[in-house]
Amino acid sequence: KVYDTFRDLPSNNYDFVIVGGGTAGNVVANRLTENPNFSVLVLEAGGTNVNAFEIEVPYFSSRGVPAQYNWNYSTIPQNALNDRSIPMQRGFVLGGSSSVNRMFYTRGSADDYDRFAAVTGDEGWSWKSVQKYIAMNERFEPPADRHNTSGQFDPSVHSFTGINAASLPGFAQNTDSLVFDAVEELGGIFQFNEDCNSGKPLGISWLQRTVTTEGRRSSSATSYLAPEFIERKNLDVVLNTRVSRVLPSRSNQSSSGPAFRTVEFVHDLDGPRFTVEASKEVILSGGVFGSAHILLNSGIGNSTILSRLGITPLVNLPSVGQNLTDHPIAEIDWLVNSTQTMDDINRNTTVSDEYEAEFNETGMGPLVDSNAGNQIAFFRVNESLTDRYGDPSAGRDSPHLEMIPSNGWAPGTPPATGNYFSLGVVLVSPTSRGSMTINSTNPFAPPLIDPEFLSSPFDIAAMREVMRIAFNYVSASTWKGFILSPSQPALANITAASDDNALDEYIRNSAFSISHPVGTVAMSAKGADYGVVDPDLRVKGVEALRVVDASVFPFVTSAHTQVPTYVIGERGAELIKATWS
Ligand SMILES: Cc1cc2nc3c(=O)[nH]c(=O)nc-3n(C[C@H](O)[C@H](O)[C@H](O)COP(=O)(O)OP(=O)(O)OC[C@H]3O[C@@H](n4cnc5c(N)ncnc54)[C@H](O)[C@@H]3O)c2cc1C
Repeated sequence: KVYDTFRDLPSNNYDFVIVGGGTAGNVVANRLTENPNFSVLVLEAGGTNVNAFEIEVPYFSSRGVPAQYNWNYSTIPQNALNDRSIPMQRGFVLGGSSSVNRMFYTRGSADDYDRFAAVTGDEGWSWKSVQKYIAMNERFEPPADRHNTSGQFDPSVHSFTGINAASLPGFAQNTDSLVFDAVEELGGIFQFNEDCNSGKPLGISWLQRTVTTEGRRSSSATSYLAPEFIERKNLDVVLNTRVSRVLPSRSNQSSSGPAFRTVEFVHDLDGPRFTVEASKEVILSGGVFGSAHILLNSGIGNSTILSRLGITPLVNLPSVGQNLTDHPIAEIDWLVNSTQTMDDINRNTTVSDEYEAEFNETGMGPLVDSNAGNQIAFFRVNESLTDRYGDPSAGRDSPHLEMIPSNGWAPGTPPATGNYFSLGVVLVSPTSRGSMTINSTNPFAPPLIDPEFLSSPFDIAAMREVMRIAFNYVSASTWKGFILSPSQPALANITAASDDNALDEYIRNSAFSISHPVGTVAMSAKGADYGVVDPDLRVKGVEALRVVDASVFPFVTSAHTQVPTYVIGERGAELIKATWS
């Protein structure tokens, strides 16, 4: 059951305590409680204080980012992107980021997982091995508008029996045919790919999203904690519960290091601290910032830095908080000769109210998808770039770059007038690495997060290249008469032929986080002198403590990160079950 306060819990005895009822945490909670002999408590910092409409509608709704999602931790970027403030968003609500994300369903490349296996020395993370977890997660459903999807995806690479719904676009955009016509006209790197989730994502595909056939968001809260699961007698979830630290237990010391079975938490940041002890294990699923933060508060991290701060170091793991990796995105918008764009949803309440009514009544209409884009494209950089800087991708079939077409201004609120077409351009194989740390003994003080975007020569060169790809793409004659002119003065003089300085200026002034941060509690091989968790997701040098969420990625996948996080959740749960069965 879900409880609002810890005081209402029927028991204080649990085998497993999971910190964070987010994307991965809820997977672990679900899978562990399949065994009726295991009891599980989930401590979630957020609530469910979003009304049904807002949790189900697109992130880019007329309401912008709903305030009650309570984005946590604004960052303090240092020197990145011309000092522009870059909020690192994440869900702070049951379901975590899966409750607020843009619902893109992308697995990444086969090479991404094979690299996970290679760096951890664990074949269980390879593409071949994770197919099982992808299938356990995914339930592919017909799109909300029930259109004929033949040729729009490859059924042979999908599962129709998993827990989390995925589907093709449920509302046709009038740019759909133009997007593919331009691909056909241009050829070369612009190739149709029937399914970007086959392990080979290069080319342009129909976008899949974590949305049900009724046009509703499928988050880890709506799927893995669906009524038939949350009613299990051995599963309790308590909301509004912020975990501050894990504490070493006095008992159960073993040769593998101190055991951290006790979890300290509060209901009220200024109120008393409580503790609960897991009889078997504690699982941190607080996300890329939450989990690393709790480890540092607990004295697990760089001992020198923690001592300097006044925190007693208990386990020296200097990699905690390092290796932060994220995808930078820049948006390019053009004015178009059309009134059939999605811009009015974001600026005209009469229109958005109409769509909302349609959505509530029929589960159809423009609000079934998370944004105005129905396609997704992945590219490699030109070989001259990899010759010069080395190849940071996971392999020859892995992209460095992504382009997201949109029938409307993206992201957020468009100018008061005009209709737009947008291309989001993304670097998905970055070489820059950021970090997060703490500078306070107060466990609730925000951490310091430095994404270090575009801090390597490869990254800025690759962003220039994807900008040029975007300008080449809209130069196809298909777009003549539709695309009129760039929307902003900053883009007025930019073309594919622009020099590096002009492109750099635009990129550095406009790029921001696409919200795919990973890697602060990275996996590494057993015995490696870097990394935070072993390939079985146990914190190195510690007993009874694992981390299961996006923080354990050793590299960011060359795709949006929720599906890989679900894979981490499914395999993490299986590893825990195997230990205790
Ligand atoms: C705005 C946005 C858009 C995105 N769009 C996409 C997309 O379209 N497609 C895609 O694939 N990926 C997308 N992502 C990324 C993807 O959603 C995340 O990578 C993934 O959901 C992360 O899962 P997680 O389990 O690591 O963390 P989360 O799902 O964020 O879960 C962490 C949970 O822990 C809780 N928590 C944190 N600290 C504590 C604490 N101290 N005590 C108790 N609980 C705590 C949080 O409240 C949260 O519920 C997006 C992310 C965001 C934020």
